[in-house]
Amino acid sequence: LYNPPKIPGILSIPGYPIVGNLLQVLSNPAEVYMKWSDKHEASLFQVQLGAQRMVVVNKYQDVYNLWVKHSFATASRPVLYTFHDIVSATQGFTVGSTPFCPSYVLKKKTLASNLNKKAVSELSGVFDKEVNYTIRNLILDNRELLGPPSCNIYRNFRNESCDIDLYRYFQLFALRSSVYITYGLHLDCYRRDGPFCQDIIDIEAQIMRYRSTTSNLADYIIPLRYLPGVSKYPEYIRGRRDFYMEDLMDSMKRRYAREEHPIKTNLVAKIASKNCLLTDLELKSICLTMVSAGLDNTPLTMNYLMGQLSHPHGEKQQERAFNELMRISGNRLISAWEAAATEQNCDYITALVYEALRSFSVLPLGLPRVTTKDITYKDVTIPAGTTLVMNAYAANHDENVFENPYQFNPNRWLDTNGNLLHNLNKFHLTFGLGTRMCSGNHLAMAEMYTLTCRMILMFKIKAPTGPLLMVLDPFRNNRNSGGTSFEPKPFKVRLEPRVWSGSDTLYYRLMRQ
Ligand code: HEM
Repeated sequence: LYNPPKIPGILSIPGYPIVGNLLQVLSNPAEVYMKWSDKHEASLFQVQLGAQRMVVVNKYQDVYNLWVKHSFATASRPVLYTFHDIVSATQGFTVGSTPFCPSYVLKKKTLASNLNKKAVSELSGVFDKEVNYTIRNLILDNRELLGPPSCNIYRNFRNESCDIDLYRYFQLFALRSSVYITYGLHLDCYRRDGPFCQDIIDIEAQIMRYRSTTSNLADYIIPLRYLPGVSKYPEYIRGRRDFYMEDLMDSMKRRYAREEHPIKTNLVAKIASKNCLLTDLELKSICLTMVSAGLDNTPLTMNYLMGQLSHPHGEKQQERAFNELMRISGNRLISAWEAAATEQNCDYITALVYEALRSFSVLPLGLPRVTTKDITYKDVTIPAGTTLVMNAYAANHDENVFENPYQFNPNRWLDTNGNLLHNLNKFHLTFGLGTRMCSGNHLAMAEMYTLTCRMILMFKIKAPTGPLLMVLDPFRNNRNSGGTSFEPKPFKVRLEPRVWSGSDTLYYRLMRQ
């Protein structure tokens, strides 16, 4: 029942004996922190979560100063009892959850060199195939989308049964893409490998919850760890994860053994051919990162963007996006479709994705850091070993930086000529900042860019006929308010095949693949 000492000079939010503020932040902690920040007019404050003390940073400029100007002093991650000691005991920590150490540096360098802008641009063939596969299966699954767009008989048909929940398609897209990039394996997500894929998605979602900085009570109240059965469920989850991670690696090895001249362009083969100094556990950790890191965040953000576009303001934004894509491709639908995978040259689409990332802030509290040395900031000293929490949602909605922050407005990323602005001081914080910023940001951007372009080229995204329109406020729409990421309550959209010169040809080409 350790009572961590207060950090002098930083506002401390009043709490309760032993648990501190833990019970106050069990639901939507980012929102609670934001309210405390407003109430006390303080960007920085400290909270006590059981045996842990944390400093929460809410305003954009303070996040920027601490995460960028003190980037080396904020380069580590906390070690959590449930996530690190139990769930990660066999496959190792993901790169993003490894505390700063030589092994982290080696893993990060390996991953970063394979996911930098140039490396990602070489994966355009993967995005092309994977997005086509996703949209094809979306059409096959939903009979009202079947048939060439110009002859579609359902276009004006209003029936709740035609409303579609897109989330599962985006999850399978993210999973299939990362498994292919990592192991060179194509999962048959909609048929043979369906249950296997669903298992990975479900287990990784559970594991993501163990990274929450508030909801795993045994992380903070140490005596709870000794209650019988506390570690049972996390251990069970770990066993299920071990199974599919080993199965993926074995399948890759079996394929190589079978083929006479296997094409070895996948990540594991590339790493092996470079004779890196990685241990087996470090290689496992990289594979795990690849499978798990984008599995929630990319599909959740895509899903949110589709939900935004299905609202009345989104219709205008879609039309502008479609017109821009056609303008850039000389009014040729098929060229626009192809360019969506090879070049990110439509600034309006990029702005839509940036705005979805900012407005939604899928990881509202980012991923926590631990300071590796004392930091003196605004006359106070944050001691080494302190957990720092970036309130990414609050900073992404800081009105000193983003005008009308609660409005979904892609134009904020564009100049008056419609070109992207490049002002890093005003960039969204959804990928984090500094030394431990997201290593998969180029990959995630490329995936979301291609997917957004092609969804808009193929369909008009409309409000559902039934009641399940997406609730715009992510806190009100949060199904798991104690989780690490926003998990929206299910919502639906209505997809109307878009009729344009060349749309039938495009449809047939896509369905024949
Ligand atoms: C929309 C999609 C994504 C979002 C919003 C996102 C967000 C984040 C955030 C907030 C962090 C912590 C950054 C910090 O502490 O400053 C992070 C770390 C990381 N992400 Fe992502 N991520 C996304 C997709 C991906 C993908 C597809 C990968 C692919 C492998 C990936 C790999 C990583 C890695 C390796 C780290 C750890 C970096 C480190 O600790 O050095 N992420 N991500």
